[in-house]
Amino acid sequence: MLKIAIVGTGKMGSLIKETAQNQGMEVVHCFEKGIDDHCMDVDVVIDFSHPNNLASVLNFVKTKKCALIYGTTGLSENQIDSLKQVSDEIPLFYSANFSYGIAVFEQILKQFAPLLKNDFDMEVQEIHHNQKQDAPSGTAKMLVNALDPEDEYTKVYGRSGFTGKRQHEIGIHSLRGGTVAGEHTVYFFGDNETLEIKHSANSRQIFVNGALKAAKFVVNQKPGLYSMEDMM
Ligand SMILES: NC(=O)C1=CN([C@@H]2O[C@H](COP(=O)(O)OP(=O)(O)OC[C@H]3O[C@@H](n4cnc5c(N)ncnc54)[C@H](OP(=O)(O)O)[C@@H]3O)[C@@H](O)[C@H]2O)C=CC1
Ligand SMILES: O=C(O)C1=N[C@H](C(=O)O)C[C@H](O)C1
Repeated sequence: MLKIAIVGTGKMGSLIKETAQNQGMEVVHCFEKGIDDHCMDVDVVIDFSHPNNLASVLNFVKTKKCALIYGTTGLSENQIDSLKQVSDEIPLFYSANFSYGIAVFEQILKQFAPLLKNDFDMEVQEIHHNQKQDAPSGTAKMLVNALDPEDEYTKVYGRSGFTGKRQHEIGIHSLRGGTVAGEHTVYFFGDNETLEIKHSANSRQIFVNGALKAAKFVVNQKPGLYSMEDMM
């Protein structure tokens, strides 16, 4: 039986706990803020909380040599670097969006944006509930990187190294209101024509299902950095 520890007891953390238990996983502990119990026996830590908890989570997974599913957004560049470094020591599964639809969206953009980027202006819009703490969303930054790997967000989200100093050229527009679970739209504005691709999350369950699938996947992997692409 997979033993998991959850960091974050909010909207995501509580749904992960409920779903994991329904799927027969053992939820060893749920931490509201950081991990302070180094005596736990755990296979995977799942963090959907706040960037302030990162240091204690990294300290824990390095000590225990257990896998980490990391979904918290709003990290600084230094925090992202230190998160990625831990993948030298443990299996790390990191994504700003654990839904299957956004994983496919990302692949569509990587394939088709090169056909559009010279003649079309590209803009990203994201809409989220009024409780969301960070803006722009982690997903919006990830989609910008898929549109243009040389955009400044590559430095943060790209898989390969960043060397250039280009200005950020793709606009990201953030709206906050009500209970929207997450909407991302990419617009391609051309001369007298507009193409748009949109993903709507109707429930947080899609992120939770993706994160738990990732937990089952990553626990059997060697140390390294894994993403939704590896699971498709
Ligand atoms: N990758 C993905 O697919 C997804 C990622 N997310 C991300 O997951 C994270 C959590 O989202 P959600 O569950 O909706 O958020 P909630 O606000 O519902 O829960 C956040 C959790 O983090 C804790 N927390 C809040 N502020 C701090 C702080 N300053 N220091 C330490 N802990 C803190 C909260 O504790 P308390 O309640 O006591 O403040 C709570 O346990 C966000 O970064 C969000 O963007 C969300 C959905 C999908
Ligand atoms: O905070 C949220 O709710 C979400 N956050 C993630 C993000 O910042 O991209 C993923 C999803 O859109 C929901």
